[in-house]
Amino acid sequence: MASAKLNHGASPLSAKVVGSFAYLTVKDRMPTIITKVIDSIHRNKNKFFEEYGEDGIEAEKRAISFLSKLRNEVQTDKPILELTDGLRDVDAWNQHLQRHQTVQGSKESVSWFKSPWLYVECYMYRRIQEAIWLNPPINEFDVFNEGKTQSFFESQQATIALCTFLETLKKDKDIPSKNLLFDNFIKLLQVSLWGNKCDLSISAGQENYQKDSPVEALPNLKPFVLVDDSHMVWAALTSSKSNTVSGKRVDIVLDNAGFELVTDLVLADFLVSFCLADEIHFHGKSFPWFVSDVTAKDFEWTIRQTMAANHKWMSKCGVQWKKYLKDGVWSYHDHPFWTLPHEFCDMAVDAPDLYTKLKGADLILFKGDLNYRKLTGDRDWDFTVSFDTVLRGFEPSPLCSLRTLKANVQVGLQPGQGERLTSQEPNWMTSGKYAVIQFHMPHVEQ
Ligand SMILES: O=P(O)(O)OC[C@H]1O[C@](O)(CO)[C@@H](O)[C@@H]1O
Ligand SMILES: [Mn+2]
Repeated sequence: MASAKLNHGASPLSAKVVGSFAYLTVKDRMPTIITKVIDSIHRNKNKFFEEYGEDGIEAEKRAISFLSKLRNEVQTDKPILELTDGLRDVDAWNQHLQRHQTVQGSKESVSWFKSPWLYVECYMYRRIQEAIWLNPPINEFDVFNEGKTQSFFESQQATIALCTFLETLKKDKDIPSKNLLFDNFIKLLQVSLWGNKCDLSISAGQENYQKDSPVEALPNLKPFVLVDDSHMVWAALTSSKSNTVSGKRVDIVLDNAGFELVTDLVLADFLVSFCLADEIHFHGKSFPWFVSDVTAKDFEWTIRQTMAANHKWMSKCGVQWKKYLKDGVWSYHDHPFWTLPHEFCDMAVDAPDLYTKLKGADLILFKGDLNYRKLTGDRDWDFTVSFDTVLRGFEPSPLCSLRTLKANVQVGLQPGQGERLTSQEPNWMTSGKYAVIQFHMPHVEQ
């Protein structure tokens, strides 16, 4: 990998700033997450014994001791260590560490509280993976699986409501007018946006699920959308400029499993069913990440569960989704870059193959808060700096961020808007109550 610049733009958010959200995350929320991971491994002790006998028990003990050590490193602000587990991304991580050591001047200075929050938080999830991976036979265990499946089951009512909404649209034999199509597109785009409220890492794994009909809730949520570029997203989707030879492709860079994934699948189904897209590429994570993010297993499991649901419209959706995958209309992709700590402006240099792939999309939807942090570099930008500016050249294709705010980075606001919110609601940037739909069109013709 070529060397990327670490010094582009405003300064990165960091736990260095005592009292900041980054500080509270590293100090309290991250150790809590590690403790929950330890609990989850411990709870599964009997299962490991049944599957692997004494070897399973030994592996459980070793993994827990790795994780206790990790928690101690965080709590005592130890230096960030090189990875040693031999997975395919080890070099990228260790090179990234060296870059930070060079910038910060010494090995000791690259530590949990002194380094960029984005880097150390991503690194924690990679170290959790290391603790599991280095301890066969439990090395395939997903420490976050229980929370993800629970969030899916607990959102069943909302999922049924959403699938019923979609199937009702499809049943209507009349070809919808462009206005009606637009209205329904906006509804499902917003449902996918608010689906992002349901992540498990902000609540350190506590229950966080959707109970009501997601479509009916939309009018009440409208005032909380601080930037709404959905007209531009629609224009990008319906412009005749796109690739007519191979059909129109929409890429969805997924965030969380559970209800959020259902909202993304419903949106993708709508796009294909109403000929707004011919192909959907879903991008997920290659190992368990940020508590609730989608892995290939979660993706397949969700579709299987939807198919098996005891509800006509929900199972119909599941069957359709399975068929889309079989026919290649939908496809699932993962790439190690999505689980690196890099800002997206470094993708063209650090993961040129992925950047080239994304160039083939007519529209890319980036779901969620962490993707927004990576799009913007998780930096202390002024609220009024434009989204285009902070992308710093990351423009593989027209792109849109669908994100509820859970970290202190926000750009593209009107003058005074951010300051007003800060004075009214000091935690507006981290509560998940506000959201943005922010679009960027590449400057050069692709
Ligand atoms: O699932 P999302 O929307 O990317 O959110 C991940 C969460 O983790 C955090 O990184 C906090 O630890 C926040 O940025 C965000 O709340
Ligand atoms: Mn997430």
